[in-house]
Amino acid sequence: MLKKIINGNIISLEIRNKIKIKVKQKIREGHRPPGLAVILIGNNTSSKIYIENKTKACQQIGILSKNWFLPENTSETELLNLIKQLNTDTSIDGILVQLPFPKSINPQNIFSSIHPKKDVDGFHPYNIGCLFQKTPKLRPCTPKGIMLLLQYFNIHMHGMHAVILGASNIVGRPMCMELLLAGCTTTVTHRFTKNISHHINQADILVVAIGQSNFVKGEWLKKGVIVIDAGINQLQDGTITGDVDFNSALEKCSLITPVPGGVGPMTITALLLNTIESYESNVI
Ligand SMILES: Nc1nc(=O)c2c([nH]1)NC[C@@H]1CN(c3ccc(C(=O)N[C@@H](CCC(=O)O)C(=O)O)cc3)C=[N+]21
Repeated sequence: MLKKIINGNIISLEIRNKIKIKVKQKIREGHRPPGLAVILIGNNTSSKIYIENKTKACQQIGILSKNWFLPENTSETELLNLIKQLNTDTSIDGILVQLPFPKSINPQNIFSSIHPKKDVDGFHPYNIGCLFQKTPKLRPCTPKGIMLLLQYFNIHMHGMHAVILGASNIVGRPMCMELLLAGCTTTVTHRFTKNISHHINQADILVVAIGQSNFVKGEWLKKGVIVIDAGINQLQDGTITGDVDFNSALEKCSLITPVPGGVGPMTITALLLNTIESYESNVI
């Protein structure tokens, strides 16, 4: 049973160790270290946890990470000015502005202002456009991390029916494109979808990113499905759960990602890979 459960921490570690060796080699050759700028606006507690995880991961592999903690009342202009400065900062290869933003700031304006070559989130319209045209450059981190997991298990995706729950900018829609380009037939469900369990039951690969604790029940699943849980919900007592009812899904699936320890660490690994990709293409 245990071999069904994907360990995102272990797979991440393998990939991060390879990046670490690469960075060491670059430093030995006399290059500067890669640099990642992370900006957080406001006081979101879970954002702080993610940023801590990112900072730790960067330290472990030799990426210099610089964090900016801006107050909740930061204006769009102030944020745009900081990004402008970081766009031309030659020690910075990647810029990540942590979501969610305060209401007064329009995320699209912010993501469009980041230089596409430093857009390690892969949210700039240029990078999204490249992904759509099958000439990907920097790719959104969670979908990229999930593709790394599927590749790790040598999943032959051609002709598989991939069902994606949730159509967000950061997970659902780019995930659909990744799976489509990998040869899957794709279905994306969203808040207006009718008879969602019917769609779920068609899935050979199911990716869930809706932000509702334990929403997907094992009884809805087709036997042998690969279940990828990109949800992360914090319950009242502090427990972290995914969007999939793990125990009932485990009975039906051939592979499943747990929460925590599944998609989360892979998202960070994809961010590190994107930062190295920028580092190698931008400067050195
Ligand atoms: N511009 C932007 N880019 C993002 O990629 C982005 C964002 N904003 N805002 C928030 C979401 C969420 N996200 C996660 C990253 C790591 C874990 C992670 O490390 N999870 C661990 C630990 C979970 C825990 O203990 O809380 C795990 O699942 O095992 C989770 C979630 C990135 N996001």
